[in-house]
Amino acid sequence: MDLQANNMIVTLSNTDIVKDISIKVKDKQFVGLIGPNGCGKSTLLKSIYKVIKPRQGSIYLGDLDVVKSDPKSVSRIMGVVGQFNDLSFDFTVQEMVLMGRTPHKKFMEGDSEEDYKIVSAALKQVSLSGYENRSYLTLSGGEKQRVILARALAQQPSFLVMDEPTNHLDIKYQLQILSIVKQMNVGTLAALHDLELAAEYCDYLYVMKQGKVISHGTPTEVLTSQLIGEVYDVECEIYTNPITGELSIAYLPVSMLR
Ligand SMILES: Nc1ncnc2c1ncn2[C@@H]1O[C@H](COP(=O)(O)OP(=O)(O)OP(=O)(O)O)[C@@H](O)[C@H]1O
Repeated sequence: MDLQANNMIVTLSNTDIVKDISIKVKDKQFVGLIGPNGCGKSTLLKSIYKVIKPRQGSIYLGDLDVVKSDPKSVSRIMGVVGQFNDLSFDFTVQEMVLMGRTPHKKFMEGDSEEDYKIVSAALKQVSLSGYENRSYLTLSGGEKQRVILARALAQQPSFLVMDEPTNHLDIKYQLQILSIVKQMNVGTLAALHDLELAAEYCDYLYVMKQGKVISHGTPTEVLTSQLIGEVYDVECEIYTNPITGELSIAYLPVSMLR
């Protein structure tokens, strides 16, 4: 399922945070959104998953008009892994993941055996089998993040939006989560901070700076030392890692630049 967002402007407290951005994610493509702190990545994603209403612009997921549709219709096809996952009330891990099934249910419909099977499989995928009865609020940041991904898996979405999904995760789970998402084989738009992971997992990248997209293309087209220098104000060299064959980045310490 394609996502097409056109001419998006998002205004918060009378300031344009997202300034006329258009983005396309083709069916089954993994697209990364990169850019420095505060450039507007989360704001753009929130307008796509309907937490913030854009001042201007259209968003289509397949034929569905996301801006005009009610949240339940959107949540039947769009899964979200947000940046902050804290709750005021406590739920068990199983209850949290079962919430992923809600968009598929009729009013007051209970949880079926099939729902419990889906939840159990999702928890297994994120290595949290046995955590069903644990209280969500007592989990570590990384465990919480994996529960949120399990909830998105249980939702069986056709499209996934993720805001820094590897936040709080150690390297094993960073790789695990990105691999699971890749295997889901659905269109994905993810804000990512780690540029090497973005290069490895993303098919296409959009680079944001100060509320605008300043470049887009495949990771090798986009991730040049010149662009990274311009966007993040750091010096670096790009090279091919001799072991993995992947694009790698050597950040040069300030002392080497004198
Ligand atoms: N409700 C608000 N009112 C005013 N400004 C806001 C509001 N919410 C966010 N902003 C500002 O909008 C800008 C973009 O924030 P956003 O969270 O979208 O950036 P980001 O690229 O996701 O950053 P990070 O990488 O740090 O998560 C920031 O300067 C932020 O302070």
